[in-house]
Amino acid sequence: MTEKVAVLGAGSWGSILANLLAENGHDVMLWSHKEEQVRQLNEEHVNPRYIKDFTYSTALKATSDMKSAVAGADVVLVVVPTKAIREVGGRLGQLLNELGQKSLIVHATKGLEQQTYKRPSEMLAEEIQAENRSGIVVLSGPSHAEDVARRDLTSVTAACNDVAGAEKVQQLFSNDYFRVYTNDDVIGAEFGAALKNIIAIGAGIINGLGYHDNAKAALITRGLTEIRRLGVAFGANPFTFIGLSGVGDLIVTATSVNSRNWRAGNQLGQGKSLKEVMDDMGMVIEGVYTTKAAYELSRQRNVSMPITEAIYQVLYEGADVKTAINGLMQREVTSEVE
Ligand SMILES: NC(=O)C1=CN([C@@H]2O[C@H](COP(=O)(O)OP(=O)(O)OC[C@H]3O[C@@H](n4cnc5c(N)ncnc54)[C@H](O)[C@@H]3O)[C@@H](O)[C@H]2O)C=CC1
Ligand SMILES: O=C(CO)COP(=O)(O)O
Repeated sequence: MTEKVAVLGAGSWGSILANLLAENGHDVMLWSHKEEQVRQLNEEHVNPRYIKDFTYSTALKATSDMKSAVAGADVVLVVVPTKAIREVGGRLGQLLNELGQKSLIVHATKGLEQQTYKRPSEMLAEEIQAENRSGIVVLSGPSHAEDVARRDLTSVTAACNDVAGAEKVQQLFSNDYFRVYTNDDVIGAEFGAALKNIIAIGAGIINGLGYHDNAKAALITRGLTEIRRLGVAFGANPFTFIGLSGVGDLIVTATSVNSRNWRAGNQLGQGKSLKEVMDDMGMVIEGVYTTKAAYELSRQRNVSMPITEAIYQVLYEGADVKTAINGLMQREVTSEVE
């Protein structure tokens, strides 16, 4: 069945998900706050700042008018960086209210809000009144936009408290190269998504310093332990962390040159400053912000996250990366299972 879908956010991921939905036969309107990007998408079917050498479907339409994108949409997919969720979600909430409309809200954002430590679905629930949303679904998993653009085989999770919402998203997105599973653990899906970016920065650092496979495997495995600990402290199902939105996303992000978080870490490991790395990337590096939120949260909740703490010290306290790694390796030895 053809659905009317609004996609808010036209960066790497929003534009490629919008393209996938258009190719799946849905009536898709992609909203961007940048006029030039809208022009390029509508007239030349390109989005060169984000996904190079890719031609978007001619069925995909873009607009800079959020109201016209959202009006009549059965589904609204929000794909902006975490720091823009309040602003975009707030405008969306107002518009849905003005339009007297109820839509299924989906988001694909991976992070935690600074200071409040809220997950994206919590922010959206606060910004959009209950009568204007039929559910909030998290779309997450190992899915670099670059791979989806070239139709590489991809599997992700649609997580929603209400299985009907997750199943609707499963139907909407699934095709022969993009397979969606459902899950009812929204907390686990969002913690997995946000926290893997911290470990991906760590994996990049290790690569940049010249360490090899053993070091990467150790970091990923012990990183997953930290992710699970914090998620479970907030009520997540521990099994979610061995699924696509947990270890799946951790593997892809912590091992791929497509990952902005991994690339940022790699450049830090090679000796660049955080400022240089962030200025050069031109796209969001969510893990930089999530490291701060997760570090503060782990202290507040008394959850042991030594890798996150070491990365926090490197990013925010100017610690030397090699000293931070030595500190991690020389901590008092402990049991693996706790
Ligand atoms: N790129 C990828 O492969 C994937 C990204 N994600 C997640 O999706 C989210 C978005 O990431 P990307 O698309 O990669 O980021 P990006 O940096 O490529 O693009 C972000 C987009 O959001 C727009 N934006 C920023 N602030 C805005 C605001 N206040 N109002 C309106 N638009 C605003 C930017 O103009 C840009 O178009 C992140 O949380 C990321 O972790 C999730 C899965 C895959
Ligand atoms: O979440 C992602 C892939 O699943 C994208 O990761 P990066 O933001 O590090 O590119």
